[in-house]
Amino acid sequence: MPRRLAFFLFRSPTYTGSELPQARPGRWAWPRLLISLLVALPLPLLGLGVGVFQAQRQLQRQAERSVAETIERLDQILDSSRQAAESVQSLISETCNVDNQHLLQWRAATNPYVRSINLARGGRLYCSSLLGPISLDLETSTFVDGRLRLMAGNFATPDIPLLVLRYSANGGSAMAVVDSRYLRAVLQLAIQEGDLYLKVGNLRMGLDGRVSNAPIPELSEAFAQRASNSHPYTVIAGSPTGSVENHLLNYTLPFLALTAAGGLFVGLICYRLLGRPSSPRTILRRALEAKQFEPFLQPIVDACDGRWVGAEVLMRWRLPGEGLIRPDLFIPMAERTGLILPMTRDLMQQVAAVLAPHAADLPPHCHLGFNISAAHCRDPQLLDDCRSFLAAFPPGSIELWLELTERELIEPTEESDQLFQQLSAIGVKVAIDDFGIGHASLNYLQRFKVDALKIDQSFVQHIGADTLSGHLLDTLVELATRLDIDLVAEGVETKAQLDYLQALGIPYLQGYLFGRPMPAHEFMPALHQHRNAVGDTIDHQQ
Ligand SMILES: Nc1nc2c(ncn2[C@@H]2O[C@@H]3COP(=O)(O)O[C@H]4[C@@H](O)[C@H](n5cnc6c(=O)[nH]c(N)nc65)O[C@@H]4COP(=O)(O)O[C@H]3[C@H]2O)c(=O)[nH]1
Repeated sequence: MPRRLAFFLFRSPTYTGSELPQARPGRWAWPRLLISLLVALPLPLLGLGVGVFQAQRQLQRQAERSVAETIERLDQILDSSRQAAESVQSLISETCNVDNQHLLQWRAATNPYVRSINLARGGRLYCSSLLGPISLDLETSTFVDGRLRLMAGNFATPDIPLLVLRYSANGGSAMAVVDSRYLRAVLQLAIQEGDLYLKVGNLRMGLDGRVSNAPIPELSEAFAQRASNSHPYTVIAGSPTGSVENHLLNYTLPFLALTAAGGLFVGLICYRLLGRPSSPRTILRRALEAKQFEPFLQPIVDACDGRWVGAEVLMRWRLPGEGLIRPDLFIPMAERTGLILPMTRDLMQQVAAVLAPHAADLPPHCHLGFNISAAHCRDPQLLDDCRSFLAAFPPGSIELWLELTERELIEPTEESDQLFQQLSAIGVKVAIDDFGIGHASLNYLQRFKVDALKIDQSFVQHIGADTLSGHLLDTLVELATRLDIDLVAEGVETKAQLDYLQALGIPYLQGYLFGRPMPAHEFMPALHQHRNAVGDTIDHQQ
């Protein structure tokens, strides 16, 4: 087997060749096996069907050929026997003297099939080439058509079956007796498989050479029957139940094995193909169709009093058998394949479905931020998606924020400028995410009408650790003040960071200190819980 084919067939099914997570192969194993079986089965089944059809056809042809051959040979034997009987017809009117006996013996001896020749007159046998003068009842009525009689034995050899040909002439008859051993040899030579019978009247002789009046067993798989044109007998050939199976085993086994091996091979290839990792796009599309992408909400708080003012929506992939997948493992691929557009749309719809019924309970002008990427800036449908999202809430109850990331460079075009103007016109705000770490951040500030900057968490994490981060934060605050835009600091984890950022006057904060990203449906209960806690604190402070 070529190496590439062997590798394809036998390498581990868990090898994906892709970084994108996939559902565990185990869950998909049964349907995969079932499909592979369904693909593998037709070939051996077809092989079996063809084999059975061929076997039946061959058995039938064989039966017909055997009947024809048997009749041809039996007719030869009987024609020759009739000649022997005919040759002694002149003796019928004569007595059974020594000369006549010798003549009978000589005629029997010179015919290849005839064992003895007998003469009869007045319904009785009176002269035999074997026994000389005799007197036995001829039982004329037992001769079929008065010409042929199959016997299990006679007076001379009671245990050896024989076929008697009667030739009538001169007021009597001459009988040529054919030994059953010839007949048996003829039958056996004419057939390879199945059964073959010589039938004379209601008696029949089979391949075992026995004569019987029992009915011929049912020949269900193949059947052929023909009567001789020259003599009153019939030959029957055929195959009983089970012959097709025997024929298949004896003659078609290699063919069946080949089709079974072919089916196995096809099934194996199918199994491997089904186990091969799908393209990243297909994996993500299937996950989207299966509603596996879920919104998680992380609170954004007012830096002054810690009250929740809104949340950033973060995508999670709930992969069956694997649990929750972090966005950095699939978002870049979603952006590259363009699937980020329908995924974000789906996320917006899910958030609206969960939060809109609780709009009255949300913080005033609740800030709800979605991450968007370069592809969104070229997608006019983003405007409709934002409109639909806003329309799900009572007017003025929420503020929709789009957070622009720099994973893919956003090339401002006329199209994108127009889109952002339209977004601004319907009240959608734009924030630059992870501000300060990307080379294009300042560029974006120039090109887009930006409403807020989200300070990258790396600056926050270095608070207290180095003075440079402090200076940079000071500069960012100054920049935001000058541009009159909002600031949100991400990744706030400690009280020290909180104090520092509060002192700097950064208005909004986000981080584990205030709340981790949580499933959307947990957001409202968590908000109520938080309000109780913060309400207490504020009252206490006042
Ligand atoms: N160490 C630390 N981390 C904190 C803290 N507070 C928040 N974070 C994490 O910081 C990330 C903030 O989101 P991001 O900067 O927009 O960064 C996001 C965003 O760029 C991207 N992303 C997430 N959801 C979406 C989405 O729906 N669409 C797009 N285009 N990108 C998304 O994936 C990034 C990573 O998201 P997450 O893993 O959810 O990671 C989130 C959040 O869980 C903290 O106190 N400490």
